[in-house]
Amino acid sequence: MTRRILIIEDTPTIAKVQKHIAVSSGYTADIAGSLAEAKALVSQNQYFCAVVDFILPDAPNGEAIPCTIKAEIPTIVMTGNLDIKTRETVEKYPIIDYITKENKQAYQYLKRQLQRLPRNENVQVLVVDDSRQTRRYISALLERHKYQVLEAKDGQEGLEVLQNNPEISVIITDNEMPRMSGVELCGEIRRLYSDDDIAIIGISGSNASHLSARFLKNGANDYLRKPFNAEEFYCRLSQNVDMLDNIATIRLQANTDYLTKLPNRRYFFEQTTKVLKSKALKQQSSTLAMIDIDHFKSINDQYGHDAGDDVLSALAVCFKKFFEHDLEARLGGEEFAVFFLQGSVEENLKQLELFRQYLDANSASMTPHKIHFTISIGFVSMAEQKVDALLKAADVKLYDAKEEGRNRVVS
Ligand SMILES: Nc1nc2c(ncn2[C@@H]2O[C@H](COP(=O)(O)OP(=O)(O)OP(=O)(O)O)[C@@H](O)[C@H]2O)c(=O)[nH]1
Repeated sequence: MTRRILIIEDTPTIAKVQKHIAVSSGYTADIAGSLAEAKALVSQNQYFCAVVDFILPDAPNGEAIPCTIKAEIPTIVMTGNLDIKTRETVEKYPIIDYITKENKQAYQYLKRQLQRLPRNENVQVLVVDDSRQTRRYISALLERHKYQVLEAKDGQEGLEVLQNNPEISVIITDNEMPRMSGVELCGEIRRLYSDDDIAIIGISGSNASHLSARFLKNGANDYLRKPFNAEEFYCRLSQNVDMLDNIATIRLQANTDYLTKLPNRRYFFEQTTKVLKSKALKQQSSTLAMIDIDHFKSINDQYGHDAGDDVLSALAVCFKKFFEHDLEARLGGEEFAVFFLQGSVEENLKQLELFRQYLDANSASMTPHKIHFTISIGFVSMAEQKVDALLKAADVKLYDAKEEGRNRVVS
């Protein structure tokens, strides 16, 4: 879905830069050079957000801001003025942010804000406070930035909401609450969840100077004293969500094969080891297949290494389709594995046979060089607690499949 942004700016060069920033961040952009043009566009279109210049020929004192605010369009104000009067006028409105056009940094900041808004739609934030009024205030601030918001009235309820909503990634918690305080809640969350997955921001109206340290020592990532300034709140929140994002990106890169984007060997071993542990407790057997492209060396030799890469990527796409509920990985080179998470042994074998047949019949249409390729598969199902042992056993079957003529499943 492309998101539409309204840029209200009378200086064409600035409007052009803003449009470039918006388009490179995935938006489609409309430009209005005046308040009158903006009103016409707002009446005709739905906008995801707007960037509004404070001074326009027909709106010299920020009069364009209520135009987008009234239409419930999340609004970022850009202004060349740094004076207090401008700031006070801007702060009267529930805007997303205001940015002063001081230097190049301002446009980089705008870009970050435009990239954050669509991302925020997928970020769940839990607000824990016993005051309904404060909860509503914080939730309204969050909703303005398009976060998904959940609420709880004390630490105990906060934990329950967290357990029922595992996607929550940020918790904003008051300290002084009945049943369980914010500091106690922090400690409990950190016992259960790593700070790579959940960020906690503590808030309190207390004057006790040691409270920020107590929050931080109990696992909070940040602390705010009430009453807080909305601008500071947003800055701290964004920094914490950005940090979680960066950690998730690094984690994904560490677990993903760069060429095929399939999970890599490291991730496969980590995940299967976890599953094998729980299977051992239930005395269940495990089912695994090793898959290898036939005569891959001659594909490289005949068409070149890049064409070989195309084959690997095309095969990976099929893996994702055929084994979306299982654990698949590129172990290295032209070797892949599937650890089955569901289905009976017969169903797993049938699925592999369908996969093999599908590739034999369709592989020639999958790459630019129209290379026909096939795969051999070694399959095992056994009570085994170590993934290496399962892979070794499947590799023996794979060797048999190659010996028996390739393009087959051997179990
Ligand atoms: N294009 C490309 N080739 C790779 C990559 N990784 C490994 N290879 C090549 O994969 C080939 C594997 O060849 P072999 O192990 O001899 O196996 P094969 O030719 O597939 O023969 P069989 O497995 O016996 O059917 C080697 O030529 C490697 O250079 C890669 O990331 N990209």
